[in-house]
Amino acid sequence: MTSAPLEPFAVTIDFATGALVPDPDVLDRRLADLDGYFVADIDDPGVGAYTVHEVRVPPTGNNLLSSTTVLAPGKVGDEYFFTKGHFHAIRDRAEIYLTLSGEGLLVMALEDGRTVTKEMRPGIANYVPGHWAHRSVNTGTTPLVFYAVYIGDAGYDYATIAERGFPVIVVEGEEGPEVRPNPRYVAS
Ligand SMILES: O=P(O)(O)OC[C@H]1O[C@](O)(CO)[C@@H](O)[C@@H]1O
Ligand SMILES: [Fe+2]
Repeated sequence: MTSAPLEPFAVTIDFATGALVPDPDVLDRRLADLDGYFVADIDDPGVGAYTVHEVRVPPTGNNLLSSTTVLAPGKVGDEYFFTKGHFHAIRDRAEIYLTLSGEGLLVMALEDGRTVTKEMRPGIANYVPGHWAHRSVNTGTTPLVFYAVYIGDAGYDYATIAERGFPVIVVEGEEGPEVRPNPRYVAS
C-alpha cells in the first residue's frame, strides 16, 4: 500500500547560520546534555553546544527527514565539541551530510569498534551507510554547519553510545586535530 501524496514544499537554508525558513522545530543541546561524553569534566554545563533545525515531515520510511545542525566551536579539556552521536534504531538506515560552513571531522563507528573518520568542510557530502554510528566534531574556530538527510523511520539509538562511547576521540594536538583511541571506550 502506498501513502497519500504530501504537498511539495521548499525551505530556505542560511548556509552561514544553519537557520531554516520556515523553522518550526529547533532542538538546543547544551554541554549539560553531553555530561559523561567527554574524557575531561565539563566546566560550564550551561554553554551551548549545538542546535538542530528540523524540516517537519512525518518520520516514516517513505519520507526523507532533514535538518541543519549548528555545532559551536570549543573544547572540553583537549577534546573538540561534538554531537552526542548515535546509531540508527533501525540499524541499516543510511544518511547524507552536506557541510555548509565551518570545518570538522565526521567520526563513524561500527558496533565491533571499527572506525572511519572523514573531513567535513563546505561542499563535501559525506555518505554514512547503515550500521555506522555517526558523530560530528567541530575542529575549527567558527560554527560547523551541515545539512543531514536520512530515511524517515531511521530512529535514534543514543543509549549504545552513552554507555560505550566512541572508540576514538578528536583532540587538539601540537599540529592540529588528532584522532586518538578513547581511553573510556567500552569494547563489546
Ligand atoms: O542526534 P545527535 O547525535 O545529537 O546529532 C545531531 C545531528 O544528527 C542528526 O540526528 C542526524 O544524524 C541530526 O538531526 C543532527 O544533525
Ligand atoms: Fe543519524
